[in-house]
Amino acid sequence: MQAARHVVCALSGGVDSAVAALLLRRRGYQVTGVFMKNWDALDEHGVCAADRDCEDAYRVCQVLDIPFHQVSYVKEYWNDVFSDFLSEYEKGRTPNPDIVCNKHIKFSCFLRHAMGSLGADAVATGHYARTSLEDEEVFQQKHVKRPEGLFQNRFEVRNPVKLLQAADSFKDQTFFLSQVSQEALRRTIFPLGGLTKGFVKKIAAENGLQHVLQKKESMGICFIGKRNFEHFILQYLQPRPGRFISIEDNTVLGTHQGWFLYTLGQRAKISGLREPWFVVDKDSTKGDVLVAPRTDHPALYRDLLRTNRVHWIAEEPPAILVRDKMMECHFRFRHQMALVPCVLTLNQDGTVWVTAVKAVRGLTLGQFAVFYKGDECLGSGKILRLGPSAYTLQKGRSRATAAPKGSGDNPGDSPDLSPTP
Ligand SMILES: Nc1ncnc2c1ncn2[C@@H]1O[C@H](COP(=O)(O)OP(=O)(O)OP(=O)(O)O)[C@@H](O)[C@H]1O
Repeated sequence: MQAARHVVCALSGGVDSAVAALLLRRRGYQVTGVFMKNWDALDEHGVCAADRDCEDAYRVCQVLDIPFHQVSYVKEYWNDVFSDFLSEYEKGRTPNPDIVCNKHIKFSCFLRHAMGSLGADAVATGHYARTSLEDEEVFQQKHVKRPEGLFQNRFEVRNPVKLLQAADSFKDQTFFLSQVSQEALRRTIFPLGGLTKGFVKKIAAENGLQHVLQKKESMGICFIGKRNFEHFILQYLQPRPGRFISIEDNTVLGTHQGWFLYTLGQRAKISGLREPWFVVDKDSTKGDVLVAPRTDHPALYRDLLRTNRVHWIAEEPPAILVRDKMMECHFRFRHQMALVPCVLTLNQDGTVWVTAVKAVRGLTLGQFAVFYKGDECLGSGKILRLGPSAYTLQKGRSRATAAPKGSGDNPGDSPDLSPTP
């Protein structure tokens, strides 16, 4: 008789991974729970949130009667996730540490530990996502030899595993998994991929997992928690005072502590002003933040962006994109936002231009544009350039019709929002 398959499940101390481990047990697998400690500072109440979560993960293992392990990736998280987070903010971008954490910590450090030290046949997480592999196909991957040599032969990844959206489209977390490697996905089971959150909670309630049910859903960036973002980030980055400037007439409306505190699209909170103003751009040389007076101001809308080299889940761009250099698909740049129809144009260097069929609000440098074709998450690229806003285009058009040929810019013109290198 074949020995039970060994699955190592990442347990966060939350309800989703607890139920994932329970379902794996029900499938007859030998399950081990592992808690990762990635951040060990105290939270806003002076409590180490990671210790509390670890305790909850341990209790899940007790209820399920499975072994429990704890690993620390505090150093790796700092080097690979948090340092990148800070340096992106310093560049005026808005990073997504959850995507970077999945790539470098959960689906790299943890995966290696589980497969190597713990002898797993597969790993599992409580993410709401699916892949195109059945469990048995995942177990067989353990015995597939990796291609040798420095460069992997492009034809060696035959029949790549697909990353598919979860059945519960509201909970779908493929956005956060869009930078995960093919090799990791081939070894991963997502037991919750076909379930709704409501059903997962019901399973937890019926199986003695009340202690994780009562916990609040994890929201936002884990190491910041409910703390004020400005206070948090100013512990790590030097203040860089600058001005808030109206994009409409260049008037100075106030001052701020650092342009890295602001993300395109967010409300600016300018002291002394009652009306809401929204961040539409940042001037990297002067440190100024440009703002517009309405939440639907055309300066907030763009239909063009360029990414860095795209990480394709299949390791290769889709064949149709390679052939035609263009492809229709959908994208989103924030978790849970509606998918936006777009056209991708593939560049020689593996980067893409993304043209949305309609201008979208709040496109931001540093965020990931995540691509979808039907149910399939194709991969993602970090947004490194933005096209001109609808406002800049409107102004350009009216100038072209009004001004005599050859007239230059005047001081009242809006700042240049055209793509920057
Ligand atoms: N500290 C951790 N240790 C081990 N696994 C973790 C940890 N944090 C997250 N995970 C894994 O990643 C999955 C997704 O994490 P996320 O932070 O998005 O939590 P979630 O969707 O609220 O899930 P959960 O309810 O399990 O906390 C979790 O279900 C779990 O498998």
